[in-house]
Amino acid sequence: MAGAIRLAAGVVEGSRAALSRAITLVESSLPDDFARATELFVELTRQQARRPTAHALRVGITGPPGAGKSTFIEALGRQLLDGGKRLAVLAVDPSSATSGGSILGDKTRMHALACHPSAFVRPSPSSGALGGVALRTHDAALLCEAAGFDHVLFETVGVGQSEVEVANMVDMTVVLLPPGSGDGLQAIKRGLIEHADLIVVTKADGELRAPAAALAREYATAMSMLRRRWRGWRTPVLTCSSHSPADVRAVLGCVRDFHATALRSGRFEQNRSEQELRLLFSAVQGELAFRLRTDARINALIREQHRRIVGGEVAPRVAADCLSTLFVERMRGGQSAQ
Ligand SMILES: Nc1nc2c(ncn2[C@@H]2O[C@H](COP(=O)(O)OP(=O)(O)OP(=O)(O)O)[C@@H](O)[C@H]2O)c(=O)[nH]1
Repeated sequence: MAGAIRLAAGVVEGSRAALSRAITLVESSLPDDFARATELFVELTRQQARRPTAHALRVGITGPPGAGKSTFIEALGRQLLDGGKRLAVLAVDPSSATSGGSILGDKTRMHALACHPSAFVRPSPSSGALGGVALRTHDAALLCEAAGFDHVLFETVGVGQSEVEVANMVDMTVVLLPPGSGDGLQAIKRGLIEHADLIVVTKADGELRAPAAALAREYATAMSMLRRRWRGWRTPVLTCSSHSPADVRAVLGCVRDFHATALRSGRFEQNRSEQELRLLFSAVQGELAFRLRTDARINALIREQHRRIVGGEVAPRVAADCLSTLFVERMRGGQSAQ
């Protein structure tokens, strides 16, 4: 527990080394670290109660490979930092569990951000952490907030499930789309923009300026025909060159506008509350599954039922029902004994 107290104090004081260690802890796949991470959050809550921290704005930045995400995050990040904000960038890569890849890990991009004293850039976690991508990323965001970062950006490659996962843990989703890929409104077909609160057509400079504007017009027309994201917000479509400070400022203005509108309408709190409920359910499922797998007595019961299934004495669904009922009854018994 002494370790958790020290680490929590380091995070709350804004030590980047402590923050890095804490994030490594929540990403760890070792059962002991899982318990230590839980202790850390108990301690963080205790320490923060004395010094409450404001919620950071969590923004997901997604888009197909090569859309210009890192370049854009670096440009946007610089403007936030110039405005006196503190910024954390977390890479989320659900695919890393299967590919072993890391979307920021091997990149030297975002160099200016990584070196800035008010910024914190974290590559995607290694695969195999307990608790799933959603929980560990949410934990990492909470740690960044506890460390005083008021903006947390999540970078993810929009190639399937990842952007949905990210949309489920952020306040705002920004989808970046490159011009000139010749595939028109592909992003709509691929469901990429379903969760978009803002669409940005990137690389709007030089010879790509005109195709970027044309693609933005197509998306603007398409978006005007789609249902509003929520009452009070229709997803805007902007063009942006990350090399143009004015373009990046316009995107930042739109992010601020979204934030203010969401706060005013109550949508911000409602969205967070729904996310936390979903997260709680999936975290409990994950933890129960882990305990089932690792508890010797429960394992013995499962093996006994397995033997009966193999011996043809019982069907799997009947055995599962029997075990589940037993666990629930034991849990109830445990409750009444307390
Ligand atoms: N002309 C122009 N090129 C850009 C702009 N933004 C990014 N690029 C270029 O587009 C290429 C891809 O940019 P990245 O920022 O690496 O894109 P990404 O989406 O992070 O790429 P992945 O990590 O592979 O998914 C690089 O060669 C950038 O230099 C821009 O605003 N204008």
